[in-house]
Amino acid sequence: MTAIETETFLEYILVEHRWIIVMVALLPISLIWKIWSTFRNYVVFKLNSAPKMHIKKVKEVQSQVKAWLAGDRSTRLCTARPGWQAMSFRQGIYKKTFTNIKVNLVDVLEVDMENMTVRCEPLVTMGQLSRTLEPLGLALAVVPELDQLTVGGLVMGTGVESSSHIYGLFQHFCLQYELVLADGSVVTCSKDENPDLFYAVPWSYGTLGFLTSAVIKVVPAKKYIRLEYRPYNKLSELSHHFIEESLKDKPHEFIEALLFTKNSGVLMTGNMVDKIGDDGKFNPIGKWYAEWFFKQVERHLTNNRTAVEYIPLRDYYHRHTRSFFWELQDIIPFGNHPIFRYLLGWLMPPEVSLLKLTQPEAVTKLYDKAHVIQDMLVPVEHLEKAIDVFHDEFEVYPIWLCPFRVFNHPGQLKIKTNADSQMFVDIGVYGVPKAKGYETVPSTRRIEAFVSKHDGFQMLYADTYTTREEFRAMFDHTLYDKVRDSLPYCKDAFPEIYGKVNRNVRK
Ligand SMILES: Cc1cc2nc3c(=O)[nH]c(=O)nc-3n(C[C@H](O)[C@H](O)[C@H](O)COP(=O)(O)OP(=O)(O)OC[C@H]3O[C@@H](n4cnc5c(N)ncnc54)[C@H](O)[C@@H]3O)c2cc1C
Ligand SMILES: NC(=O)C1=CN([C@@H]2O[C@H](COP(=O)(O)OP(=O)(O)OC[C@H]3O[C@@H](n4cnc5c(N)ncnc54)[C@H](OP(=O)(O)O)[C@@H]3O)[C@@H](O)[C@H]2O)C=CC1
Ligand SMILES: CC(C)=CCC[C@@H](C)[C@H]1CC[C@@]2(C)C3=C(CC[C@]12C)[C@@]1(C)CC[C@H](O)C(C)(C)[C@@H]1CC3
Repeated sequence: MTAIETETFLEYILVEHRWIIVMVALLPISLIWKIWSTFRNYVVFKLNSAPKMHIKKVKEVQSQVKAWLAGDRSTRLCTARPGWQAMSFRQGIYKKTFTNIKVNLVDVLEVDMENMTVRCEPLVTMGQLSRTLEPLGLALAVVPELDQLTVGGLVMGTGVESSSHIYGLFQHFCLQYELVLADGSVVTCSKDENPDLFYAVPWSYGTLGFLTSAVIKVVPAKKYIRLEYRPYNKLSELSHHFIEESLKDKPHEFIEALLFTKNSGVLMTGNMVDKIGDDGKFNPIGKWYAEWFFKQVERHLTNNRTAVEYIPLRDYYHRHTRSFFWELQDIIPFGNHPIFRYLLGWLMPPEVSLLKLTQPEAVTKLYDKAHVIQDMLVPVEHLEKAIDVFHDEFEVYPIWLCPFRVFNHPGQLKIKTNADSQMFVDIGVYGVPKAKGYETVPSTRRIEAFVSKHDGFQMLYADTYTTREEFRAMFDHTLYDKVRDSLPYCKDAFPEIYGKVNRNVRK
């Protein structure tokens, strides 16, 4: 074999049979990595961690910003967290050219049982937080499902889950932020103190300052979720019941739906309970041998009857983690086979950071060309129409549907109504498009235009192909521009949001 033939063969294996690499190399390395990172995290945690040290650690962030201020300011600033560690889909090339500010703040600072709040540093992960809160009988009002998501990323970006129809997005149950600004000062903001800054921070993607802590609302938690599965074979019916459940005065605590074809899907409604009732079976979906959750949901569609299950709380919160929704089936096609699950299920899922770190160029190109990862947020009344358009442009199933409330607050997410809030639906499309004539950029641009026209928004952890003007029409920049104008050195230190999330910058 010549060198070129070997390279082509390797590329073929990497692209067509990624599972071989994942099985032979990544899963064992993931295991070693998990052991190592648990140890490393423990050491880093012990060295860096002490809630009392918070002020000192914030001063370290300040001194890095002040050092930049004292220099020629020819570069801009971003956090030093490498792209491969982050959950955002693309690695921003700006990490290589901007001055990287280390924000090594990893602690849960305080749980206030009286005011039902928790104060966290930005690198606290959802896994760490749910583990801290569970023994206290508490949970975040909304728990974004992937463990590695951080408070910093969710505040500066956004977070949504199946209780968001009650509590809203991550920004809506954060009560206070502490930030280091471009002039090196520390400020706190809330709805009563520096309100302009407070409302401009969410969706600002680190372009106003560095978050050093956030006060977040918590709610009482119970041991199990009683989950009811309701299958439908007509989109109009599913859509009708989904909207009806979301808009109820006293809705279920959790609402989510999975569409398996354009006309069939399962609506799931859940509530926290302390005891397992006798109207359904106990299903610990988090066990290593358990079938992937979306496959279990699909079976309720095949059975075509309503069913009830009792699921341990943490298993429910992480129900989509073990299969990365349904993304893992493209990487390990037999990952849900019973033999695999019983023998090796405990190794799953492979570490996202390792997958990202070892992703060959050929796979990146394949994902660019023939894979959709998008969450589009549209007012819930347009659900049926949106599914029609998504079907024509992408034809990717399953589709994730999750209702969420947007409160009428100032900021980038401006709703076009005078009411207190408006109900939206997150339409999550992850997979290989089967629609005829699919082409990544034109098809996604048509979807973006549909979303904009219907007063919706695009989640920005994935790619946006909008122009700057279209982006500014989707996200209201009035308050954001005002805040950037008023903060000293802000425009020198940080690009605009578009400059960070736009496809060409985030290559
Ligand atoms: C710098 C740093 C230092 C840290 N130091 C510490 C420390 O010293 N002590 C500490 O306690 N934490 C620490 N943490 C937090 C901790 O390492 C992370 O929270 C951890 O990576 C994830 O915790 P986990 O609860 O998901 O772990 P696990 O429960 O072991 O989860 C492992 C995997 O299984 C999945 N999973 C878990 N439960 C379920 C379920 N029920 N159903 C389906 N899937 C499930 C998860 O998604 C995850 O992929 C630190 C974090 C950082 C960033
Ligand atoms: N269920 C859900 O809601 C899900 C949400 N997501 C998305 O994933 C992203 C979160 O992933 P995660 O890995 O936690 O975050 P990332 O590291 O991807 O960070 C996301 C953005 O937040 C900025 N940021 C993070 N921490 C700070 C800080 N302390 N100060 C200033 N800016 C900061 C980053 O800036 P910089 O570029 O400078 O590093 C970056 O622009 C969010 O965009 C979220 O919407 C993904 C999956 C599911
Ligand atoms: C709002 C909600 C619920 C969003 C869910 C988004 C998930 C489906 C996304 C977040 C991270 C994500 C982009 C990821 C991937 C799939 C889709 C994920 C899991 C994968 C695993 C696809 C395969 C890729 O080679 C690679 C490993 C880089 C990524 C990693 C991140």
